[in-house]
Amino acid sequence: MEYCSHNISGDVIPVMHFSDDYCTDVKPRILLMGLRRSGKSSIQKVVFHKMSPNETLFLESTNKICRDDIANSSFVNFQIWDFPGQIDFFDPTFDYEMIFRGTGALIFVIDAQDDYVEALARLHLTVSRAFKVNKEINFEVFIHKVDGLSDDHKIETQRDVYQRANDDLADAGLEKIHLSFYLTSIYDHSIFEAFSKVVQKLIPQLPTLENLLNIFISNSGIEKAFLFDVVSKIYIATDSIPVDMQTYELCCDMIDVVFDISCIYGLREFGGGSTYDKESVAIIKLNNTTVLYLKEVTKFLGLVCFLREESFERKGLIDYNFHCFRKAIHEIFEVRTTMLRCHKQHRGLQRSKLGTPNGTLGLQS
Ligand SMILES: Nc1nc2c(ncn2[C@@H]2O[C@H](COP(=O)(O)OP(=O)(O)OP(=O)(O)O)[C@@H](O)[C@H]2O)c(=O)[nH]1
Repeated sequence: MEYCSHNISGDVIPVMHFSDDYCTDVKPRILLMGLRRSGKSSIQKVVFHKMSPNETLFLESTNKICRDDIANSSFVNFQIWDFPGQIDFFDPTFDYEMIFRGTGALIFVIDAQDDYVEALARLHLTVSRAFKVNKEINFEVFIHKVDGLSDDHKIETQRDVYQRANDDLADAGLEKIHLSFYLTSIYDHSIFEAFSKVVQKLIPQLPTLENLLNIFISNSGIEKAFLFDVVSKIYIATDSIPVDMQTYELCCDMIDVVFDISCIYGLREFGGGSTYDKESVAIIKLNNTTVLYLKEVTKFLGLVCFLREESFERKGLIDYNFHCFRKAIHEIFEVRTTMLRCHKQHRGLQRSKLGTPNGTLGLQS
């Protein structure tokens, strides 16, 4: 099914409906919304375009909807729409129904360093309108810029925002709407962690991936494993042991180190080849008897494992288990590809169906 929407400058934007299972171009849409200067563009630039947080100080205000296709991995395959803060998207000429209908997650960014009363009113309005159009949207609230707050202040702000936002919904009889809250900042890993959680909710294969990771770590003596989208450092799945922020940060740092070194020394002469391929592997031994082990899984996915030095002595076993894990991940991709192929064939078959005398089907070549 194909839709078209118009952006503020009037250009026609073709939009694919993400619930159309058999469409190869399907991308769940993530909307980034919030008041002006709340930090929407900065989040997008830092997470998906490797902009350093300090550079965001020079970002100009967004004055039209920016659509960014994030297609750097088959799993992380979606669009982000960055909405300029000053837009009144409830303007009757603005087709918000079209936008919300194809949306997987709506991220509402609240500047925690500012007075957030107006932001809460806007959140309520946005969420209630969006819910009317599409009951399937995941509503995610980023309580953002918390780097400027003390630990106590952070907790207090989160409690207050949670309370007021849910009270507003209850007063409007909309208790059914579930809001998820995250404390975020572009100056640390919290924004990557929050984005990981948002993206994971949009991955239908997540339970299968988690299962595979659980089997892999328990048979290999590994403490924790993350399946990363290496370009954005979003982890698309992890095992069921709770995530410790420090471990996650170490794994992110490892990806940075590996990519920086690969970019400097990994390219062939004249810049040929890729910095990340089947051969990509890295081992970092820390001085506290832990080991970080990174291996390529697919073109854009990498597995980063966190384990004790003594478990790493059985590297042969780990590598064998990894080989099976990698194969299973590739099969998950293949299932979808096969599904798409079968669907296409089925349609072709219906068109070219020739009944043979014994009742079997003949295919036109
Ligand atoms: N301290 C701090 N500042 C941030 C953070 N994120 C963004 N900022 C700053 O907030 C300011 C506004 O950021 P933008 O990303 O332009 O905000 P926006 O929501 O896209 O703004 P509009 O385009 O006007 O809607 C910039 O100066 C950023 O450097 C954060 O996590 N912490």
